[in-house]
Amino acid sequence: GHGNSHWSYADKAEWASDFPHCGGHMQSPINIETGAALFSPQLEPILLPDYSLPPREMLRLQNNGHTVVLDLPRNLTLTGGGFPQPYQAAQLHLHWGSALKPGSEHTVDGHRYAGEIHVVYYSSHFDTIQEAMVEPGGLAVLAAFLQVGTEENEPYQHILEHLNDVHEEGEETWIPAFDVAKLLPDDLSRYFRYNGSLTTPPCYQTVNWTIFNQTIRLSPDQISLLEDTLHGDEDELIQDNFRLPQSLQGRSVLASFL
Ligand SMILES: NS(=O)(=O)c1c(F)c(F)c(SCCc2ccc(C(=O)O)cc2)c(F)c1NC1CCCCCCC1
Ligand SMILES: [Zn+2]
Repeated sequence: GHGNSHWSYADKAEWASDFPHCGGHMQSPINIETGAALFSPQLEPILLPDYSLPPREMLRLQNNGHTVVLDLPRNLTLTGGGFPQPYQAAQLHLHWGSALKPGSEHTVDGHRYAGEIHVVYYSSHFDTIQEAMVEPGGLAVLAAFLQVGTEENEPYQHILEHLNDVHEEGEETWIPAFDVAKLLPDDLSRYFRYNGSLTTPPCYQTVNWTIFNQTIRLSPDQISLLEDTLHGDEDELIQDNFRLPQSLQGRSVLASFL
């Protein structure tokens, strides 16, 4: 049942028995086969208007035992992107691997990236994410891949420099607000699009996924900080917090570019 049966990435084979949607036919993540993606000209650029926030505004950063979550102000809006209506921001979180192996959730032509950021929104048709997350199209997640580069990524430091303050499960801290759009790629016009689910129990099949073609580069130290700081259950390091690719089961992946 929802919530009362604790889950972990170690027992992802059991998710479907405790959370029925996890055994559904529109699950996420998926492997994106670029050669099979259908070009769709109606997929216009994603628009993230007015994301600069005053630094006196504080945002809550928390370690929920599975990832690090930054709560976002509801008035940050997602429009464009061929969406039928605007979406309101809820939270962002990250997925990563370990020093031994990468940890993105989606893969591209079988390639797994070092990590993945998810910015979670809910349809403006609803007042709360709880109402939205059980309705098809109720959620939209913007995803981008994290790669190891050479330079330090300054926008990501706004989060990474506070990871130590939330290294234990359940800990939270407040960080000065910043322009979270800077955590996403510059090019918001080239992306893949498909209908899927939350990649964690309860796996509701209500997510409109957007995966940007352009990747984000973090320095090796930044990736290591992400992989080696946060602890979850039984004080174990949170690593490899990604679900394996799920079958498309007849779904098409669209592309906003040729
Ligand atoms: N990739 S994803 O978007 O499916 C996703 C994950 F993969 C995630 F792993 C997570 S964190 C694990 C799920 C969870 C745990 C605790 C709480 C809480 O204390 O409120 C909330 C959620 C996580 F939070 C999310 N996103 C959440 C899914 C939970 C329900 C809706 C809330 C926003 C989206
Ligand atoms: Zn996620």
